Amino acid sequence: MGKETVHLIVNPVAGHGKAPEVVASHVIPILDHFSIPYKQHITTAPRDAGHIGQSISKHHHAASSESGDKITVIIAGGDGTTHDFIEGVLDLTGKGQGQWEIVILPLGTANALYSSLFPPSAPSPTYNSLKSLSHPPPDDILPKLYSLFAYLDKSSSPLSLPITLTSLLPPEATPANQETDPCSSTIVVPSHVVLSTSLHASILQISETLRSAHPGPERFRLAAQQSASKFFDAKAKLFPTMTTIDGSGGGEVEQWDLRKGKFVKPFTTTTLHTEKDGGHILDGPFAYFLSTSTVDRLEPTFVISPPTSLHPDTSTDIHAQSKQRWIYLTVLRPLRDPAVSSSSPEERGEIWSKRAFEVLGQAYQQGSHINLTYSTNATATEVKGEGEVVVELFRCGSFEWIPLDNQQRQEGEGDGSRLVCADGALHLIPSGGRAKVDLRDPTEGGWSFAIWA
Ligand SMILES: Nc1ncnc2c1ncn2[C@@H]1O[C@H](COP(=O)(O)OP(=O)(O)OP(=O)(O)O)[C@@H](O)[C@H]1O
Repeated sequence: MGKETVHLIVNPVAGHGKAPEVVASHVIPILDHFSIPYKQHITTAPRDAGHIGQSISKHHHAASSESGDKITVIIAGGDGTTHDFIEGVLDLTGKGQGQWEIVILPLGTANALYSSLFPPSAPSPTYNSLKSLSHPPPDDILPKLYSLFAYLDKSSSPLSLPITLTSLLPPEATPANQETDPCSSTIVVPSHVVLSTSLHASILQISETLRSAHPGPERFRLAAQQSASKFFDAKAKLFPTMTTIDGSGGGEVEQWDLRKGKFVKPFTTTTLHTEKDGGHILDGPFAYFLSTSTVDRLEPTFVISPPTSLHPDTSTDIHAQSKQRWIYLTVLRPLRDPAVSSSSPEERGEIWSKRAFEVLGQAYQQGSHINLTYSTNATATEVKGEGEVVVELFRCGSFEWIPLDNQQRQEGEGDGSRLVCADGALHLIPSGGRAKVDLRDPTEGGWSFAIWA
């Protein structure tokens, strides 16, 4: 039997535009060395990675009698290119099939998924396939090829990649709105890295409006300065996990207890007594609200969700894992800050803005923001002090985000709590509606995604 053909999907505009050169000079010679047949596809427009994926799938299944065969794609670009690919090949009807194994070449800007799998501080992995090369890649390129060498070695299985599906739901039909809104339909948005609202989504939105004046990364800093004082009026409902990887039942909503160093029953939420679904409710306003199931960081050193890991068997305290799949939520609610709640409404935004920069800045210190508590004198924060936790870190099976500010906004104000960001792409929740966020485990559908790492 011949070797499988791998497909290279190359985004020429990702990051600094280096992907085509790195692939030609370093990746293709390695594939040639191991006599691995390949086809190269260059993206020509946004979302093209998805169209390329659809075409690969069509040809593969037409040529193969075993339509369930896995297909390996090497994606050279950033998280956005992988997002485009997944969105394109995902078939939510349940009829489609596709077992995709992905090799990532991190040639984008942030490369959140890759840097979570291969953190810059971790010791360099060793690979037999690397040792067999007569000309090893140069030192600046080698750290970008670990996923490729993991694929070539095949010494373990690729890691399955859960996909988050966010339904943007219109308002529930009531006798009053039934006639006015008969055509509203639900949009479902997949994401594999991050689904966020509030500050994170707002920064991405505002930074786009600054792109022409500030083409460099400083537009993110400027956007953060404009957004950090904002409060986002919404309510969140967190639900337990329903399924486990081994099918052995569901779990509870849990919250990180920094003093115990483990997840425990939620202690800053209000339990929903009226519903039998075990849900927990979080009242706003919110400043930061970010969910992920796959990454602990959004950039190589910005570790926003330290307990999140794709590896099934990490057994240090913080990673203590059951076989459940979780959505991890990192939440900041400004009115929990005594310095904010004791100030006048006019002063609150400015006071909170400083706190937001202080807390999120700690994420760059190996994710130590999750150890902060409010001090009793209310002006400063402490590390693992006696006061309330600053960052609320939850894990759950699914959640709903219900925007409560539906007013029309002025230009430049952003879209408030109706804005959601899925792997960098922005979407708007219909006015009066909500976002329902679920995790689809790869084993559930006719399709699956796995990452070589
Ligand atoms: N040929 C193309 N021309 C213009 N845009 C493209 C092209 N091919 C892909 N794109 C778009 O480029 C965008 C940026 O790609 P990507 O997100 O992978 O890189 P990045 O933003 O530099 O990295 P990261 O997402 O890791 O920060 C994607 O949204 C994708 O849709």
